[in-house]
Amino acid sequence: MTALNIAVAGASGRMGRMLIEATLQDGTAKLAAAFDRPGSPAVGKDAGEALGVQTGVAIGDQPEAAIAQATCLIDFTRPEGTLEHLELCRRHGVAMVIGTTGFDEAGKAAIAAAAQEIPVVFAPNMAVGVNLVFKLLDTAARILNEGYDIEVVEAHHRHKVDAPSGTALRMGEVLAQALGRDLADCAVYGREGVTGERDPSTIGFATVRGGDIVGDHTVMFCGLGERVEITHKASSRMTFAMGSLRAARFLAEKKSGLFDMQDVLGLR
Ligand SMILES: NC(=O)C1=CN([C@@H]2O[C@H](COP(=O)(O)OP(=O)(O)OC[C@H]3O[C@@H](n4cnc5c(N)ncnc54)[C@H](OP(=O)(O)O)[C@@H]3O)[C@@H](O)[C@H]2O)C=CC1
Ligand SMILES: O=C(O)C1=N[C@H](C(=O)O)C[C@H](O)C1
Repeated sequence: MTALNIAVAGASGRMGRMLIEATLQDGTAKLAAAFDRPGSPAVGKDAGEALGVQTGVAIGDQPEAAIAQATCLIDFTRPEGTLEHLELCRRHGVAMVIGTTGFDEAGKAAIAAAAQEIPVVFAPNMAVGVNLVFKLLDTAARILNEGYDIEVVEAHHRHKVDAPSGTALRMGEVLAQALGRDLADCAVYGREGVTGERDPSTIGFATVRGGDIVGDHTVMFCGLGERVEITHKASSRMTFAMGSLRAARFLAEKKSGLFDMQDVLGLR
């Protein structure tokens, strides 16, 4: 089996801490390096300090040095950070699991270009259950393809900076594709004022931000006399971290290519 030497970007972030814990618990993976932004109070501390364990791996502030020690970088940071790390992974031939959301089209294109040289899993949600929901949504949209208004509602913690969530947008893409629509043409992001009646060809999005909500997504198919709702609720970030390690293991056998969790889980 190929060695799984994991580097974690954004080591002191909500997902970074969870990824370090999951890697330390995993019997087949090794924490090779962890890093944060220069000036972060976490720099210089042991990567296990927040968990009360000594790992011998200090959190660094030099992404290139960290990446050079790894076979796979797991990155849940911000688009601008992820794109810098992507270039370093390409330079060092290191695989990458990207969980960061909020990329623009140019960022997505840069990821696709790098994936011609290194293997990349890029997915807005690493939870197995959410990836099952994508399949359920495809089926539901094909069956409820007329007479049902579709609305995507997501709720996240107060610190989340992008909206709608990457997962909600992917749900929209799955729904639009199943219905033969283009999401760019039919998405409605929030409503205010005198909006007029609902256009049946649209897919609506609503965003809730508050407290410590880990991540809830509901898709409503609203017909006359009935409503179908498909909901996923994450209650721990460990589900995303475990999925990320599964993705890293999947990449260990790959030379290059752009994949998502549907590929990792064999759901294509
Ligand atoms: N795909 C999935 O399954 C999931 C995806 N996410 C996504 O992961 C991302 C991170 O979420 P979360 O952990 O909650 O966020 P946090 O803000 O808690 O953590 C982000 C980490 O990245 C660092 N960072 C920020 N900007 C940069 C940069 N430009 N370069 C390098 N590092 C940077 C932060 O450092 P500092 O503190 O110094 O700013 C911090 O350590 C988000 O995009 C979120 O949507 C989250 C959960 C699941
Ligand atoms: O920022 C988060 O926390 C999450 N972000 C992801 C997204 O934008 O879809 C996934 C998850 O819901 C948590």
